[in-house]
Amino acid sequence: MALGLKIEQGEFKRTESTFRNWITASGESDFPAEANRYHLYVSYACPWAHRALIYLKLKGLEDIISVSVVHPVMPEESWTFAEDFAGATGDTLYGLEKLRDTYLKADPEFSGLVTVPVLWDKKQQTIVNNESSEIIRMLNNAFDAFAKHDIDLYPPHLAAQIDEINEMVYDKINNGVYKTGFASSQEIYLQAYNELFAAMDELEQLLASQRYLVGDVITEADWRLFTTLVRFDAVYYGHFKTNKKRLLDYPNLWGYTKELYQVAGIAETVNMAHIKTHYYASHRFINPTGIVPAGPELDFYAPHGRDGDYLAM
Ligand SMILES: N[C@@H](CCC(=O)N[C@@H](CS)C(=O)NCC(=O)O)C(=O)O
Repeated sequence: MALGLKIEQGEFKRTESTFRNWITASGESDFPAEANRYHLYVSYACPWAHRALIYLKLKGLEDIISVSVVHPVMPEESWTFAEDFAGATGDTLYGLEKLRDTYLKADPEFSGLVTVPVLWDKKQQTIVNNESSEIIRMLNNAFDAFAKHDIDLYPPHLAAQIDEINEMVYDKINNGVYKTGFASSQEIYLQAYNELFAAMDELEQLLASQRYLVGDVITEADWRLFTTLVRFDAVYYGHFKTNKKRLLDYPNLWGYTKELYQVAGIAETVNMAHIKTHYYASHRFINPTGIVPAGPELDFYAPHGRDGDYLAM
């Protein structure tokens, strides 16, 4: 199977990212933070790339780091720069046709998995990093000299707690929906499904007594959870068969998702047309007709019921 997905004995395994360089605030590294030097290749559909877009907005880095958006439909050989879909920008740097060409420009020998997001260095014409968890850490603190908003989503005193919750959220929820959806044995599907909903139940409980995942401030952990929750009812519930409950059936998680959605700038990072089209039209082994469901109708702007001013921007 293409799609860069590894399915071993019915079980989905996510491949390790390949480029792992680090941008630093000071000029000592090969990749110092500079205005207009770096570029992000993203898909609006992808929950991992979505993290990076959220950070650009929250930090106010849109004028410092440019962005190209791939076409939502991902063919077997991976993402393309086709522009025949609203919001797909093409490759605004080099006019290449496919994201694989970008990887080959960085490394002509590259034969691995082509994924978004990609953080690109325009100066050295190479990939800095293609691992979203690392890209958002760099966006959080390497560009503070240029960021419009003074906000730290990974403050040192909360780092250990954030790491701990991230681990659970990554395994059971972010990647858990994929493990459920790409399972090709009933037993493996059921195991991932049960683990996913046990974790959802646990977080529903947690959010009954505290506003955010590590207490009363929004952190990296919340944004990492958000990108999965915002796709849950529109895509995962149907396409990935994560249908024990909808997000709407969890009052705390649903209120929390709406609250995060309503944070300034975030709604602009959520493109439901790209999200739905990507999953339903790309994974033909799950959805052979490629029909994209019209519903559900979700109102992320409805009152969230989780009061207070917390993120003054
Ligand atoms: N570990 C990576 C995962 C990124 C990832 O899996 N992206 C998916 C899209 S959601 C992708 O580009 N897949 C390409 C493929 O499967 O061929 C990260 O978090 O950055």
